[in-house]
Amino acid sequence: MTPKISFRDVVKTYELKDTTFTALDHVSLDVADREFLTVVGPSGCGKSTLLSMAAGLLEPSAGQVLVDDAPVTGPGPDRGVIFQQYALFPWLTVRHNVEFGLRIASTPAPERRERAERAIELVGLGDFADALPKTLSGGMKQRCAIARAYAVNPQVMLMDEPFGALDALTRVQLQDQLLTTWSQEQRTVMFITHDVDEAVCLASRRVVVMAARPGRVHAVIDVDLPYPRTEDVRLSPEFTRIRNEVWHAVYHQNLTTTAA
Ligand SMILES: Nc1ncnc2c1ncn2[C@@H]1O[C@H](COP(=O)(O)OP(=O)(O)OP(=O)(O)O)[C@@H](O)[C@H]1O
Repeated sequence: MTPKISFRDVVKTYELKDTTFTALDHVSLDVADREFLTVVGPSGCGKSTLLSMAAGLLEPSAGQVLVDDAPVTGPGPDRGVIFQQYALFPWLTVRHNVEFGLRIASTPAPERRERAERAIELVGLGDFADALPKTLSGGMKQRCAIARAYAVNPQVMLMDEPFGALDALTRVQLQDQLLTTWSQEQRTVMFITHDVDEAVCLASRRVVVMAARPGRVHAVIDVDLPYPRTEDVRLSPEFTRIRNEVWHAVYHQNLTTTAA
């Protein structure tokens, strides 16, 4: 089956003052249709660079990034992008922030309202649709940013540390909600995080562990955990086993490389 997203031998270099810096070094990776793929790795290993290429915000220096077998040439409504920063318009209400992407896509007003309403309900912000961002907590702002991406109904969600700035409890709540939505809508998700537990809990089949200097895929670790990913699953011996494997691959990269 054709992968939804395909990174083929991708290289990204930056020309610095007197040297060429390799941010990504021959990365090949396929994300299957409807997969929820998580990516972890140390700071600077190129996670955001990889995601930005799938989003069409950055071009590879060599190699190819394909979505549905077609080279990515720029951003598109088939791919929703969510960053750690909420990036909401402070002067617009939740509803108008969520409708914004649909306005740009010239979606007719009644459909726009209906889709925004649905996305807002989906992320649990129904009671705050007319609130301004400054009156919302960090978690609620991030829910709003997620609703805005959902409203456009992209087939692919590209999420770069979306819960990174949130407290542990809000983070777990948003993880649960994201998994529920994913199970209902079955989008393809590529999700970057620094948090090993988050990576394991959210991954449908695999966690990709990257290494730095140069940025590359270090290990791909299989995840075969049942749904729903309840507290029992998060506390199960199998979860702990996978978590330890990912942890080891992230934090003892030199040892695992030597051992391999
Ligand atoms: N415009 C640029 N010019 C030069 N180097 C860059 C540029 N953008 C990114 N880099 C370098 O490329 C490498 C990968 O950056 P990237 O942001 O993708 O890493 P990351 O894994 O997402 O890091 P973090 O987890 O800290 O967000 C880093 O070493 C970074 O300094």
